[in-house]
Amino acid sequence: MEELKYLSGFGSEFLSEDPRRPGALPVGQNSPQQCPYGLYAEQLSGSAFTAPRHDNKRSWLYRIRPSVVHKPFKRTNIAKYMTHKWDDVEQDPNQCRWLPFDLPSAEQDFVAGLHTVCGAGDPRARHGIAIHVFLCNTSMDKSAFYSSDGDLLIVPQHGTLNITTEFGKMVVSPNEIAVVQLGMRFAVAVEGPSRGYILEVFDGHFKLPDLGPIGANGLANPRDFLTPVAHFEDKDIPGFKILNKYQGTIFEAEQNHSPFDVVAWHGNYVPYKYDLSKFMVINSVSFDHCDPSIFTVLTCPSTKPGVAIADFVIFPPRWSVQENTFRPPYYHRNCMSEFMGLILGSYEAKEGGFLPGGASLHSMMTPHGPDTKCFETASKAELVPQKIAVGTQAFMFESSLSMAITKWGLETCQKLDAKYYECWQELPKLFSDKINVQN
Ligand SMILES: O=C(O)Cc1cc(O)ccc1O
Ligand SMILES: [Fe+2]
Repeated sequence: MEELKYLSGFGSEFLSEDPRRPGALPVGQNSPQQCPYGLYAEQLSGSAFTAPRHDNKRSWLYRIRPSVVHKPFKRTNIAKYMTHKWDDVEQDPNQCRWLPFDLPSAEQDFVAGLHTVCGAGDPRARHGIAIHVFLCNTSMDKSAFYSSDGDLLIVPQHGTLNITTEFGKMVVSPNEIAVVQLGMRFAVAVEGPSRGYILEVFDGHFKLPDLGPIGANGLANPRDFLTPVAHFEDKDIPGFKILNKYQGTIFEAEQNHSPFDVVAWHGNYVPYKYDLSKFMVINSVSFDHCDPSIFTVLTCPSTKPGVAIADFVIFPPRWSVQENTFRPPYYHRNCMSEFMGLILGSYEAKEGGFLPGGASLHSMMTPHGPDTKCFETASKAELVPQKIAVGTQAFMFESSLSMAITKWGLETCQKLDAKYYECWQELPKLFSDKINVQN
């Protein structure tokens, strides 16, 4: 397969022309009376026209036909487990853990394979999130998808995704992520059974976290974000379907041509991918366990300073060197909701039960932390420098919203582990009248 080219940078102003039509980008203006090669100019706005300059996002696409050339949208039943109905089942605050979600046995593509696990809020109010898993085994055929509800942060766990977008193509494998922002059309081709997680945010776009005293470099570095280069297909395809997730339902509209007909584009509103192994890890080199915010790859901020609608956090391979410290995650209760997934290997706080392709949810203020075995081992371990999480990648979608689990997540998927709570029940009472109990 051809090696794809990408543009490197985060939030940059990019420009890209398919080399088969040099000069396709108008020079010095966006809307000439006639565009080169008879192309149509179309602006894709990802922010209000009047958003302040540092938040203003838009791209100009020069395409064979404008996107408006389609028949009316009709409601569909595609993706019958994709939902924003948060009140379908009664909620409770229990710790939840799901065994790996089943790959489909019948043919299912990426859109049909969207299953919502949990979420909160409402795309109409442009406030909230939805967490989906995708479970598929066939490529999208004669169809393209876009969400009018939110930006999609896609985390493949099993199988490589070949994503064709209006901006060009990207290949995204497990331990990489892709972000396809509000309104961007894309199609997913798979190479076999494929599974992964999606964080959809209704409020706004993902940003790199501020680095504060860390300085100018570190965590996810801007140059490691890769955006596709322009690539067009000039194809008449009768019955091509544009699938639109709109207010939580999937609509379809027919058109007779490929929407991947953008010959050139420029702008700062683009899809991108990122290889999680490029993350520069910062941590304590003296004592104590840092909060996991040090592992934030991307954040979708709320309007409250420092509070995220959702953070995407990873737990990468790293050295653990803290002295006189209980090194695994601490026991805690959090005013944020923590949804976790596992891409590869195992997670230090729970070596058993939390498996690749599965998930956990620790809801707002619900206590959680290391299981009994982890506590017993780590509270007695010799504190030599240790490379931890080798060959693993756990991640967390952490949200300031209190989430509801869907009926599919609670019942239909049949993956909820009713015995999860048992992993903490054997934690011993160690209280004593001696000050040093354990050694
Ligand atoms: O609950 C979890 O496993 C995630 C997590 C990890 C960590 O190192 C500290 C806090 C936290 O919520
Ligand atoms: Fe936690």
